[in-house]
Amino acid sequence: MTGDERCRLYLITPAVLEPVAFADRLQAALDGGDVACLQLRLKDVDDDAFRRAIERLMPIAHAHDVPFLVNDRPDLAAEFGCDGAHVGQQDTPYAEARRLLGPDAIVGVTCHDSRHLAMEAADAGADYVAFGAFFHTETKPPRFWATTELIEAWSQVTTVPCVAIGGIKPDNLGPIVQAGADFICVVTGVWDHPDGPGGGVAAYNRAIAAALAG
Ligand SMILES: Cc1ncc(COP(=O)(O)OP(=O)(O)O)c(N)n1
Ligand SMILES: Cc1ncsc1CCOP(=O)(O)O
Ligand SMILES: [Mg+2]
Repeated sequence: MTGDERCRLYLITPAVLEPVAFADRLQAALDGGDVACLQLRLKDVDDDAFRRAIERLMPIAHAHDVPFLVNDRPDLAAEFGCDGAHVGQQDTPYAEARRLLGPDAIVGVTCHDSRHLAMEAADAGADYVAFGAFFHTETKPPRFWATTELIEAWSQVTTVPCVAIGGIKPDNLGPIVQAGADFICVVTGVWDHPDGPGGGVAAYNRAIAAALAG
């Protein structure tokens, strides 16, 4: 997750899943094309369910050479030797996540619409900062709205990669990619894609490539 490759797809799981059944969908998604990173984002589940999901899904990500991050739970990510964690402003603080995971892990931080939060996270050592939401989304009703101007300004002043999230679809990602986003982060656009998750990943990759070429 270096952000060296101009712009890549960052995939987040649905918030509710049954790991055994979902494994086939994940396999299909990752067979569909390039995915820079997978984040396990479960909500309203107990620790055992989180553990079962990590055990079942992380090997599939690794078989595709895709780093596996855990949302909200750097403690569980450390317990299972995951590649890293994503933390929000109301979650485990970045410094504690880093302490739990060690210097080599990937730790990303939600920064909403704020260059100030992003500067703080980057100065503290975050591997990426995440801006959003860009568009309406039912996945997490937005409280903040990020802009392509923020992405552009961020890309001009720092080399710390930035992730764009929130309502991003193949047909609206062009300006975000062209503004300099390093990663396009997606939940429903892949899992609810009419051609299945593999078709969804392929569609995002085509759209990113077209935006970079345009
Ligand atoms: C890559 C990425 N960006 C933002 C988020 C949102 O994190 P947070 O604000 O903590 O909200 P929840 O996802 O925990 O509901 C994310 N998970 N990943
Ligand atoms: C987790 C999260 N954080 C900000 S928007 C969002 C949801 C993104 O999901 P989708 O790609 O389905 O809009
Ligand atoms: Mg969170």
